[in-house]
Amino acid sequence: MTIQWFPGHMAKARRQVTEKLKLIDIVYELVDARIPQSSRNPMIDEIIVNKPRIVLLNKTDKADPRMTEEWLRYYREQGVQALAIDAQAGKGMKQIVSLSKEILHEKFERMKAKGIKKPRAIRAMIVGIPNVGKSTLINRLASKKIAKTGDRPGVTQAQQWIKVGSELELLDTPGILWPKFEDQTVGYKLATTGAIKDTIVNMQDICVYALRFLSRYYPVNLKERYGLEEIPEDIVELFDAIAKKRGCIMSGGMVDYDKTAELVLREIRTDKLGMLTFDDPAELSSEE
Ligand SMILES: Nc1nc2c(ncn2[C@@H]2O[C@H](COP(=O)(O)OP(=O)(O)OP(=O)(O)O)[C@@H](O)[C@H]2O)c(=O)[nH]1
Repeated sequence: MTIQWFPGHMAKARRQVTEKLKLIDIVYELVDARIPQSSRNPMIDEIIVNKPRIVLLNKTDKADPRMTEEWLRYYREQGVQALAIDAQAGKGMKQIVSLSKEILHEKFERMKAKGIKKPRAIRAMIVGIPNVGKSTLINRLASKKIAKTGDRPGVTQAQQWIKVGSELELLDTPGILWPKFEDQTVGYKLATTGAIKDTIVNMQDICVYALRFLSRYYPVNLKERYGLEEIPEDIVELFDAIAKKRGCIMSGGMVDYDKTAELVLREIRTDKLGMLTFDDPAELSSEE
């Protein structure tokens, strides 16, 4: 599956998630901690109705810790339940179970009051855009390898309940939702972090976006990585400076912009420029 959504695909994805909602008590909305807003489905509030939800900021090992704190504060202020996790390393797994129990405590107490002596386990499902770490989280919570994972977007395929201890059951098929494509900046952020396949985006355009962003918000990381004394304001000059430092020069001495873009994006995705976050909760109020 490539990350290319057409109205028909979106309607189908929505229908599938809506169907599964009937089976569960709580939704785990998985987002990428580097782009918590851009990696959300734009219609999530309309799709997940009348179900408690926890926003899980995943891949926190790759995100700017200061910004992750800002995001958690933002969610708290909005009255949204949120946790910072690292599904790959298994960090934050216990909190997911304990917060779910806390949120569903009243519902399960009501079940007990109705005479159900031994209430069933909490039933949960994971939803999120492609490549956000849904399968990795399922495997972590299950503490054994079940779902297929991959470093390419679009690996999740095939429904069963997976036991997470005695108190939680997870649907083995996550709900795949679409990101907000029509917004160009969102597209750039998704591409920068590797959520969109490189074959469907222009690497140079993405890199221009990423370098401008880093120049503004993470200048020290940029200078240190590429040995720059100053960051040229002109984006072509910046490309040239990085290309020269890294030998991305074609025969004849011309700068190889494709190779430079590829190198910079690969280094951003593999954390060579440090822990970076591209969405800022402070910008949300001005966008809305
Ligand atoms: N660094 C880091 N990588 C992670 C984390 N969680 C998942 N990944 C990686 O992200 C990539 C995508 O993970 P998957 O679990 O396949 O993502 P998915 O959401 O199931 O993807 P689809 O099948 O495309 O819907 C894999 O390379 C994982 O190893 C995390 O917390 N930290």
